[in-house]
Amino acid sequence: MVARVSGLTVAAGDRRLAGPVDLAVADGERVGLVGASGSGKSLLVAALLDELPAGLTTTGSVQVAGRAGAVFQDGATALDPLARVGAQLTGPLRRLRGLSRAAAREHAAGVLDRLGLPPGTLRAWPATLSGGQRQRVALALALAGDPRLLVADEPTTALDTVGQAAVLDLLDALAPALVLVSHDLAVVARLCTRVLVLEDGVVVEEGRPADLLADPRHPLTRDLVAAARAGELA
Ligand SMILES: Nc1ncnc2c1ncn2[C@@H]1O[C@H](COP(=O)(O)OP(=O)(O)OP(=O)(O)O)[C@@H](O)[C@H]1O
Repeated sequence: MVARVSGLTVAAGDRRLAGPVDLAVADGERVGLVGASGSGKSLLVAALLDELPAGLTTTGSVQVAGRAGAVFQDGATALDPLARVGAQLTGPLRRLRGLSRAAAREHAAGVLDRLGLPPGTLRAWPATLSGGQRQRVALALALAGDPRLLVADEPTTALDTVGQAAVLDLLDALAPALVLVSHDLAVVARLCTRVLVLEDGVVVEEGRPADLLADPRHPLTRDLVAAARAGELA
């Protein structure tokens, strides 16, 4: 198991914000988390990354084997606007993998190539990249630490349809294990093998995407299926 969340609750003082939630992610698995705004998706992601905001209290346990890498909605937030892409990628490659400067640069060029970015990207400043390119660089950065788990929170929400499909395919190709968060069931259905539907911080339905799409049981899942189908028609 790459990650195991058991009986996790997150609270702000007396107010329960999320949970209790159980979640287990196996090696190679792609798990989707869907739910409306405020359903607790981001808190669960923060708990997996051990980055819950100070002041919140938790019960239960979160275990992640090895490192977890993260990709968020806006790749720009992960990038330093004042450093070229190459320097940002080689830093963690040298620090976390112990590579020499030259080896780190070669590795970074290889990763960018796999992400469909030209070698010149190493010398580029983040501001000169498109949203889709920045998201790919953010993915390269998340992978630099050789994570056992990749957590992607609305990674394609800011992209157009073509960009969305490309980034989702890359996540699927490169993530060792993946927790993919979206408000859009169609997005997680594209690559996840298992989907958890969250409402008010708890899992109200769980299943294979094809089953949820064909036979949603919970009213929220039905709404998400209707929204996914409407999106397909648009
Ligand atoms: N640091 C915090 N302090 C107090 N309440 C918080 C904090 N962070 C989140 N919340 C509350 O916890 C609940 C779950 O928030 P969370 O951000 O996890 O939802 P979400 O499903 O990710 O929503 P969205 O899709 O809008 O990002 C919300 O009611 C939110 O207002």
